[in-house]
Amino acid sequence: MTRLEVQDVTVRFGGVTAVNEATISADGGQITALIGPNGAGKTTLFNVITGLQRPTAGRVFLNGNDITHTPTHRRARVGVARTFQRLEAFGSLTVEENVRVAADAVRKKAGKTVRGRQRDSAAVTRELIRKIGLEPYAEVRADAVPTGVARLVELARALAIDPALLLLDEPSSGLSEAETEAFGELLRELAGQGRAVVIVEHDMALIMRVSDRIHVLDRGVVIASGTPGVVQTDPVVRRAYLGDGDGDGGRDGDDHQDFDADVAVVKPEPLLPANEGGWF
Ligand SMILES: Nc1ncnc2c1ncn2[C@@H]1O[C@H](COP(=O)(O)OP(=O)(O)OP(=O)(O)O)[C@@H](O)[C@H]1O
Repeated sequence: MTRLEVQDVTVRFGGVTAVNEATISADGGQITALIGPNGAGKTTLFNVITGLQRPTAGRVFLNGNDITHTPTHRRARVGVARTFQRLEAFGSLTVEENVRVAADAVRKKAGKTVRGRQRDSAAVTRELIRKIGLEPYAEVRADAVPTGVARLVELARALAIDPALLLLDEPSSGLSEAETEAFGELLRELAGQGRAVVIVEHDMALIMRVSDRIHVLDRGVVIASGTPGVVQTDPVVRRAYLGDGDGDGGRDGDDHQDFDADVAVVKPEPLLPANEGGWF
């Protein structure tokens, strides 16, 4: 069954339509990317999925259950975890304590920690610290680690609730090339465990390498959905990133940079354009 379904979601902020009738989905066992130029509505859509933003219209389903009006903390309990573009870890706690707090939070019921679960969360914390490669930083305060490491702390905190749906907002920013490579492997492993991993990311080389499926947002509208090979060669998508070919260039130089990242183009499948008429 489709793990996440976002159906016809619109978000308006006064006169600004940040997301416009967007429909996307994500399956367990797969990495799904949400890409688009700056201001396309990616973070707003993440906020709708996690419950931080109420949609003006549309619905969100997790495992077929309508969670559109489910509060954020309850979505976490049913397996939705997320990292943020800005770092959220508690600076005065160590890396290990940060992960432990997250592990404890989901293992507490009605304010009480069950003894067995307490041991659980210590073991879960140790395992995550090891798995994510944070052992050298376990005793270091979170505000004293490099940005790339802090992003991995965020990831470990998100994983502490053993999420069925993991949403990652710009997780590779601050990582070196080698770290990004390793991070891609880790993402594949996390998806391989059956999770649905949804990633917003500007590093197009990483996206093209690890994603099973990509949804492209532009000005709030999903303009294309498909495999990396299909999306990368789609003319509507290329216009959104690179400009309309009349010499005025793309709207965003950073997004533009990596878009032609060398990828093995996979078997073509029919493109599923969400706006048949085209937006440009
Ligand atoms: N709380 C808000 N109030 C008003 N406008 C908002 C609000 N949040 C987002 N917007 C607007 O909605 C649009 C989409 O923003 P959003 O941050 O979702 O885009 P994004 O694709 O995540 O961009 P980026 O890649 O730069 O992070 C932008 O025009 C933004 O200015």
